[in-house]
Amino acid sequence: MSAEQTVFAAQPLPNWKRAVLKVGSSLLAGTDKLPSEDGLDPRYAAVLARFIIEARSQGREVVLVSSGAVAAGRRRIESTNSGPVQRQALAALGQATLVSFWQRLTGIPAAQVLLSHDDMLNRRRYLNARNTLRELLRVGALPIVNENDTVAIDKLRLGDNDNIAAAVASLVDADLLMIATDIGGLYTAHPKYEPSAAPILKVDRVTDELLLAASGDPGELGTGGMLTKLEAASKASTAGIPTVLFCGRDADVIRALSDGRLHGTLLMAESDPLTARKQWLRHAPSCGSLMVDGGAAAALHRRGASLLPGGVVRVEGEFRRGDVIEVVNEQPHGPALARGLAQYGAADMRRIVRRHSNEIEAVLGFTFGESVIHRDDLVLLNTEENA
Ligand SMILES: Nc1ncnc2c1ncn2[C@@H]1O[C@H](COP(=O)(O)OP(=O)(O)O)[C@@H](O)[C@H]1O
Ligand SMILES: N[C@@H](CCC(=O)OP(=O)(O)O)C(=O)O
Repeated sequence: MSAEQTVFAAQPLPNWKRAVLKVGSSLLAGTDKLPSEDGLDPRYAAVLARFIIEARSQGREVVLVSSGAVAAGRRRIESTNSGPVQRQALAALGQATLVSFWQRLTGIPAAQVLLSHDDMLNRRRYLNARNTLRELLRVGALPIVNENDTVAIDKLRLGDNDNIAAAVASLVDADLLMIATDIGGLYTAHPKYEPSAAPILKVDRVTDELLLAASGDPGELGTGGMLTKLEAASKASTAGIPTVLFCGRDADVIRALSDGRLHGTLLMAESDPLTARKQWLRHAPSCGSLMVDGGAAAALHRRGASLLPGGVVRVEGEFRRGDVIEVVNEQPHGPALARGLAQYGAADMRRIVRRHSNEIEAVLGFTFGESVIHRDDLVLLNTEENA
């Protein structure tokens, strides 16, 4: 038996309610031996589609990150050259096919979402993507994310959906990142070249040593290999999200997932998502501040409440909805007592200061909710909890 065929022993799958499932080209690309009409092979995808349907029937939510557009595009047009621009064109040609392929297999209304890493770095685009994905989940659609290959291009390779999947997992506050690939999980070395390579069942932290073990070439059809999967797991871990790597070609492995058993590699999260988010809030640069009265300061401290406009006495700085801002007690005017995400931009915030929450809509003509900073987006500073 070769190293690649070693079975990954079962372990419990972390509990999850909302997962990002990433499916690589290695599972979808049709081969010459088994040509398919649209260039995509439904053999493995059908089992993954059943997993999605079953998860949803258990009240769980799945965001799918699917590669395979280049493979689908290749079937539609003769393209001999395989440089980056040709691959970008093939991805554009195959993307619609890829989405309808999944829609056909799952029977769930599929929504195409194309994202680039730049989108995640731009605060407004990030929030827009987050809102759209949340709304898609709310209405019961299946969001199908792929990298926007037309505009996103690395000098060396096209696309990296492993890292996109990690970014999406934190974007939608997922509690699990699932990466289905063509191999059982992570091995101590590239199993194709190293017969003694052994399965790694659990990773507490992605170390340089592990990255080295995973730096070998990808499979025939994939792009990033294990390296980008470990990079993705490391990012998810920082955001408080565990990652599982498993073989999407093994129907038994996928069925076991539905029963809460993992045959693959589990990469642990550094902390829970809430703690990770609060850490981020504490250190992100702030764009402005809200002066609050004693009553509001006490409510934040004692009751862990959201900040309402009635307790705000003054707005300082220029910021947009979604920016990080500080909360400062007006009396005594000391260091910031909390930080959080602004529900309203500075201009709107100035108009609702001292107003009751139920007046917001009348004053602004719209509302993003009763609070100016929601308690889930707020971290208290200088408390024992944060020491
Ligand atoms: N240490 C390792 N353990 C497991 N697989 C590895 C390792 N190093 C490199 N690989 C390669 O990574 C491949 C999976 O990545 P890739 O081909 O990009 O798949 P996908 O299309 O699913 O993203 C494996 O089939 C294997 O050839
Ligand atoms: N965006 C490209 C895939 C890029 C990619 O990350 O591929 P893979 O390593 O197979 O997940 C496509 O749809 O073909």
